[in-house]
Amino acid sequence: MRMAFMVRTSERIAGVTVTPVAFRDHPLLNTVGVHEPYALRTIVEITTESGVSGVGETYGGTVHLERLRRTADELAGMDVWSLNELIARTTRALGADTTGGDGMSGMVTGSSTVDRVMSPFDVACLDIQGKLVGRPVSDLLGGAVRDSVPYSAYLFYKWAGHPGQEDDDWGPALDPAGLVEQARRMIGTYGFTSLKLKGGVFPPDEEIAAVKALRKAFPELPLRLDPNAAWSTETSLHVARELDGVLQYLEDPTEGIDGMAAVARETPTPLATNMCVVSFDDLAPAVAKGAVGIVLSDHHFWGGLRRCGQLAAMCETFGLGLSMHSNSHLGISLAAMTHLAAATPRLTYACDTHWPWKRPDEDVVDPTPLRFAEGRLAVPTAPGLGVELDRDALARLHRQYLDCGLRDRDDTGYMRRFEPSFSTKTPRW
Ligand SMILES: O=C([O-])C(=O)C[C@H](O)[C@@H](O)C(=O)[O-]
Ligand SMILES: [Mg+2]
Repeated sequence: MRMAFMVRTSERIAGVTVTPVAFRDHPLLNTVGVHEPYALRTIVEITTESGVSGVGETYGGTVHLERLRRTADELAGMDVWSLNELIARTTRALGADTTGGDGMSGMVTGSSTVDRVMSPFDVACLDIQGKLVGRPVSDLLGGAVRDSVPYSAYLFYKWAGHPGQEDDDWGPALDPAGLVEQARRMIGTYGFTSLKLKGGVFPPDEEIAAVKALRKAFPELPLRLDPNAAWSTETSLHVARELDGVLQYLEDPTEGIDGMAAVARETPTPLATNMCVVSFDDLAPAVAKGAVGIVLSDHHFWGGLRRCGQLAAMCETFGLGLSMHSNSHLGISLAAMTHLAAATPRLTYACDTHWPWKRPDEDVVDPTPLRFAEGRLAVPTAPGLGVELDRDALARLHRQYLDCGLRDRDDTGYMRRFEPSFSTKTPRW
């Protein structure tokens, strides 16, 4: 019997639009300062010659935006099925321009520029591929191994509101009681079953007290603390000792692979990172030195969804755990993160997400498919990412970008407007 195979013709890129947007953010504190009133993102939309379109989302700083535009020009005519070519075209577009512009306020500085720039295009091509074959992106990544993805509550110390503005509806969280209240609201709204506290804001003993208060209030929930490398080796070990048996993992207590290795040698608490292992080049030295137990992947700086699959394979090879990092983001990123997490067997920790800090009425997609239940997000099953670009909303958030005046994330500069002597020396404690 003869079998008939249908050979699919190529699907070439006809156009790419790159649109910077801004959405309102809360005054969330971290070790380098405080979030400004708006978070910046860039939305890319790829359209093929046959009129199918797909979307991706990434950082919004000026250097990155200019690189995205340059790369977008280079993509005309590329087949959306040729993702290996995306690396070559991005590399060509960037030329020697490969340093700086990470857009993360100095907290993740060593990631690969090519990986960061190609990521939203990789996501948009996968969105198109999924639409073409009528399958969700998770299927293109090997198939979902879970129907829903667990996320953790991302707790922040915060001011009551942006200075000069009314208090926001979250109110202040500047002590253990405030954080417990914040956690209660997040759990009440989303059902999260693990908690992460962004630390590095107050002296370590205050943050230890906060974690202990969270442990007392939520005895069953895994807890994580992330000071973004604000501590010396000694301080990190002091915190690890005080919280021995309390933390699921301690995230980036101190700076660099050598610093993390020095801490890891002396504590049984697992160490996680999204700061000292941020690119493929970091893996070999981190493994050789035993610096980390868990890598927090992030498709925005690891080169997109397929490259994160490669990272997962390496973590498996070297016995490292895998979790997921998040910055402030919109619904396209949440959908992409969810497909990736669903299709990554090794990703067994609840993922980070800033989602609760975004106002529900601000997004570039209809967030209906992105509903949390019991701290989990059901993996979208519609073709592609499963979210559709709302062009009116995109125009509104682009207008907000033009009007807000912010062009680069600057948590430190914003903090210094209110505390001129604010210092970012490392280690801070
Ligand atoms: O896990 C992390 O290190 C982060 O999420 C970094 C972010 O930049 C976070 O600290 C923030 O937005 O303030
Ligand atoms: Mg972190």
